[in-house]
Amino acid sequence: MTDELPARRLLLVHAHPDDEVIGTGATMAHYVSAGAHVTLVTCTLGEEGEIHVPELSRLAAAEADQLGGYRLVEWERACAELGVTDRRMLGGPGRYRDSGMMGLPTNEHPRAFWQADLDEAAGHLVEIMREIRPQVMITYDENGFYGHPDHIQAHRVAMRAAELAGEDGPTKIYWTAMPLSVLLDGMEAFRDSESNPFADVEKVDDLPFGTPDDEIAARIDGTDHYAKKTAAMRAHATQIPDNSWLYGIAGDFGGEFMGVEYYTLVKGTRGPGSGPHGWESDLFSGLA
Ligand SMILES: CC(=O)N[C@H]1[C@@H](O[C@@H]2[C@H](O)[C@H](O)[C@@H](O)[C@H](O)[C@H]2O)O[C@H](CO)[C@@H](O)[C@@H]1O
Ligand SMILES: [Zn+2]
Repeated sequence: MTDELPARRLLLVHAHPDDEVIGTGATMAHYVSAGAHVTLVTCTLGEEGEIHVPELSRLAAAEADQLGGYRLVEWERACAELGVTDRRMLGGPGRYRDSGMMGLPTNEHPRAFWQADLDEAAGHLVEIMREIRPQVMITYDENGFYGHPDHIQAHRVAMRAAELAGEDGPTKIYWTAMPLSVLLDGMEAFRDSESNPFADVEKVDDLPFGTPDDEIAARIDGTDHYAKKTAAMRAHATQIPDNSWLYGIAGDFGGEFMGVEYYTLVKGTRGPGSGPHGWESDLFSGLA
């Protein structure tokens, strides 16, 4: 199949519907616009999520338990806003269930992604790698960026699949990251804001994420696409309420905070970069 695909192929592995936009939406839109083939694999339907749309509250897991199906539609709409047409649920929609936050009884659900057999789950992803043969893969770090069990499991499954796929696996692997300098700027910028996401944060080290700037490998500038990113966020209305700080960031700071996304490189050779830390501006740089 790869003979019919564009030369550049990017695979992203995320845990829930909405993660793809929040962490990598600008990157996805950027590469779709640049003619690359972007494949999104999401591992669960997000059945255990909150519901910020009051009239949909009865879809919740504890009531009609229909949120997963609804978030599948939100996910499709968000991908359409980003221009992403190759989107897959790991093992097919409904194979793995949202495990809920760490330590909750939902972690023990028989279909909880947190309970998944690693090689079985990775096997589903290997099939996609053999079909697409992506040069680049994006997923989370070993803490799942912020410690959610499904994010940690998505990391484990993605890295295991890349190992099992051998030559069909990605040549470069990136993990989503947020530079400490950007977090510090955000804490300062939001200090007097009404919807301050850092209100309860005394110092940046109190956050479950943040990477020293000199450990960041790539800064992807998708500011030309941040309107698509905010439109895709609006598609995830059950998860991202209209008064979310994410919109505040977009409103007050335009594309800089929402349109720029950062990554560490954990497999492959860093290509040419710029700035004090030699950050790449293209995830495919350095590839033959
Ligand atoms: C961005 C992300 O991974 N969201 C997950 C997360 O959502 C959190 C959860 O609902 C928590 O109860 C809230 O306090 C928190 O604000 C939310 O970000 O976990 C959900 C359940 O596993 C998941 O569905 C959602 O996609
Ligand atoms: Zn998530």
